[in-house]
Amino acid sequence: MIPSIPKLEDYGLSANYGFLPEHPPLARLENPYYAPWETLLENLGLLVKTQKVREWIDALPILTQDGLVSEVEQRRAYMMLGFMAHAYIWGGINACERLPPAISIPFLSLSETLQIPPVATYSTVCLWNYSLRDPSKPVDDPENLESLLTFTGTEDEAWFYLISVAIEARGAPTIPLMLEAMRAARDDDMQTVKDCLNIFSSRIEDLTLLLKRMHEKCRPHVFYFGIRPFLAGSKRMAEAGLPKGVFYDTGSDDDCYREYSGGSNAQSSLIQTFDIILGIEHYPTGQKKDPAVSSLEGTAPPPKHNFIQEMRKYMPGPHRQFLEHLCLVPNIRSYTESRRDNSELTTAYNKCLRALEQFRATHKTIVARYIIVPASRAKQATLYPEASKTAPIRNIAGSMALESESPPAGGGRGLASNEAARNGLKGTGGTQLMPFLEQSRVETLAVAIGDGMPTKAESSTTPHPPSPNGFVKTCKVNEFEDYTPPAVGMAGSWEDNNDGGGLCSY
Ligand code: HEM
Ligand SMILES: N[C@@H](CC(=O)c1ccccc1NC=O)C(=O)O
Repeated sequence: MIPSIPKLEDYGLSANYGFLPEHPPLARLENPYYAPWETLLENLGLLVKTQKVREWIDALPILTQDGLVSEVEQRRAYMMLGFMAHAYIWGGINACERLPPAISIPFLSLSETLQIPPVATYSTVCLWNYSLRDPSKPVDDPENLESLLTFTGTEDEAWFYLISVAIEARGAPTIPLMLEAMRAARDDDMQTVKDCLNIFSSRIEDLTLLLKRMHEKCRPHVFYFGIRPFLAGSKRMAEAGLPKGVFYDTGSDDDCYREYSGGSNAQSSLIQTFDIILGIEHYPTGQKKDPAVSSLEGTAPPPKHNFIQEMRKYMPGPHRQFLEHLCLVPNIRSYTESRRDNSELTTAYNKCLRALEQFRATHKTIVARYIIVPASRAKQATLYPEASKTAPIRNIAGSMALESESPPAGGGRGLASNEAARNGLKGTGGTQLMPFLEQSRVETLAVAIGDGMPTKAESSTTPHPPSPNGFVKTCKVNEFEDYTPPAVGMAGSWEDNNDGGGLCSY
């Protein structure tokens, strides 16, 4: 029997907001029992900057989740604990490998309740961490959003998270749209499939436009030295100071070191939904699809245990289960393949692949600018300190490089430390980032059908209907064709955003 198409409501998903909650997240736990957490978090930026955060957390009472009466409150508590945990681990000169019982006890139990690991995930910093400036205005406008919590209190950090929130909101209507396409494919209603694909490709182009707005309010050196170190996890983080991971101290004999990946947008269910619907397959980095092992025609490929699949473990349980269900349904690629003689259909399908590939190419350019360039500058400054034009500021944990564009003295901490950079730049998820991202981009085009692949120039689109959450725009991705990062000094040439893993090889 062909598996049913998943219903959004069975997985707590919203037709308008997708993986974002139906209503903006709770901004505060009103029960006074949780006041010690709320008070600490109101002052998080200052506590981190003055290196007092561990002291304050050590003085917290041990609270349990028993006073949380709804899932909305549980999510708020989970994200508060994620911020406190990472501020505790990374908020000093050196990483701290033990989390005290006041964090570990409620964090471990909430993680079980919400079926999501006890670490700062994409849900912590993005999905469950925003409010609307004007509730009557749309969620897909980052100017209308605010982050509830940040480590640094900077606009850069909020903007970094809010671009993702806006992307989730603007991408959300494509989920019911493409479920409809899957239904139409089942009925061999080709016109509907084509119509859906045409809207889908222009929507993906909208997301690329939003991604390109990252630079408006998030400065690369602030991100790399000031924000990113707090997002790191405990897996493969030996060079950053956590050789065994993190010890979650609950006072029990069963306590142990645990290793988790840090927050990453790879934990966003939205982009993974796109991959599944379009039949895009990801393989472990450095590995290509084995032609001898062909996946069953018409069904999703067997799990390849690439980092992208691994990241599903870091999604809220119902979101992960939605993806698992979606994988069982015949995807749009298998339908297009079965009707490959229809060039309108293959063109519409390939256009979606091109749009998603362009999204990933833009993303690579951003990663080069926000990670590779600052890392390279820090390394240069350490090797040739006298050649550095401006005097580097002191390496004050938590406020590093927020005031100066110069790398902090001695590089930075944690993920921004020279030690970490020397052993190969890693994503907060622990990936060897550029080869991984390049492969992911290439895999997006690899499933194209026939020779109808539009060139980059042909892939810009015409106006499309307004979204239910307010965004009306004529999209033309290529109007940003000259989108290149600003001058980067000693970092070499970044103009070609498709230049692959070579960026990493210094
Ligand atoms: C300054 C901004 C950003 C930086 C520096 C950045 C960096 C990275 C890095 C290093 C990875 C590799 C995985 C890891 O180890 O974590 C990654 C993966 C990923 N990022 Fe970003 N990212 C940024 C913004 C975004 C935004 C706004 C999105 C919006 C959707 C996004 C989407 C993704 C996706 C989907 C992946 C998984 C790989 C893929 O599917 O191709 N990133 N990112
Ligand atoms: N993987 C990225 C971090 C990252 O993209 C991220 C981390 C936590 C929450 C959201 C993220 N992405 C964009 O908003 C890095 O290595 O810097």
